[in-house]
Amino acid sequence: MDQRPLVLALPKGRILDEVMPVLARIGIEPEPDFARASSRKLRFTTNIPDLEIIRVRSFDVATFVAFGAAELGVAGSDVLMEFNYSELYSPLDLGIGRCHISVAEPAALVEADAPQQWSHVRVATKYPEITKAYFAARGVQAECVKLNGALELAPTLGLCERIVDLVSTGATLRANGLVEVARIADVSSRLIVNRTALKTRSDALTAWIDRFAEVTRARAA
Ligand SMILES: Nc1ncnc2c1ncn2[C@@H]1O[C@H](COP(=O)(O)OP(=O)(O)OP(=O)(O)O)[C@@H](O)[C@H]1O
Ligand SMILES: O=P(O)(O)OC[C@H]1O[C@H](OP(=O)(O)OP(=O)(O)O)[C@H](O)[C@@H]1O
Repeated sequence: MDQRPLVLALPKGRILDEVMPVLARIGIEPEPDFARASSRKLRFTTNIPDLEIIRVRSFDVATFVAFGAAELGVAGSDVLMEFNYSELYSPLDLGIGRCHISVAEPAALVEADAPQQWSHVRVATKYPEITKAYFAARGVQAECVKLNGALELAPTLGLCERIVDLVSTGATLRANGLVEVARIADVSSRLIVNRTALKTRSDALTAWIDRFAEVTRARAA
């Protein structure tokens, strides 16, 4: 039976810049349109006949792979934690997109704050599931206001007192008068594979996992 080429889902944005050198070392070359900013294509052939690439939003990579629309993908562990899809196997930490997910609040609030007395907090975040689970484990009910970016504005404008967001250098927090008060988890990008595809197209997918692992080991050495 003819099978369609394997589909590798890649996130647009900052991870893409870090993942392209990994693909080059593995020997995957997307068609020229992939690098053309003017191109409106979303699905690309590669130099490998059995491999195509799709470019989607970072949160959607996990969804495309979990539902089998793509067999392989690269996604931040923040996204994987938020969705917690049972259909995803994540065999490899690629060591890119490193940051952490943290609770932050205005510097002025920190001195007066007494976390042990909280019973309810309102938090602006892109990660409502991670946030609710983190606070629930501490006996606190978190009311989450979902934002998709520029979260650091929310406390200064009175939307909420705290945010849960990604932090890397800390420059965005500092520039907006916020400080990190708790680190929820370290984050990095993972190779993800659809579990059903791993059974039905085992040889091809295992070979790709091995190639990604080889290149990741070589980069770390
Ligand atoms: N400051 C950072 N340092 C390192 N990695 C980061 C940082 N911010 C985000 N990431 C990683 O990159 C992924 C995508 O982040 P990015 O900011 O490009 O997404 P986005 O702008 O929210 O994407 P989209 O526009 O697709 O919603 C995150 O899920 C995370 O794993
Ligand atoms: O600690 P830093 O090095 O300052 O990085 C943290 C920032 O990076 C991410 O945002 P991004 O730049 O992706 O923009 P976004 O607000 O569109 O998500 C994250 O949401 C923080 O705002």
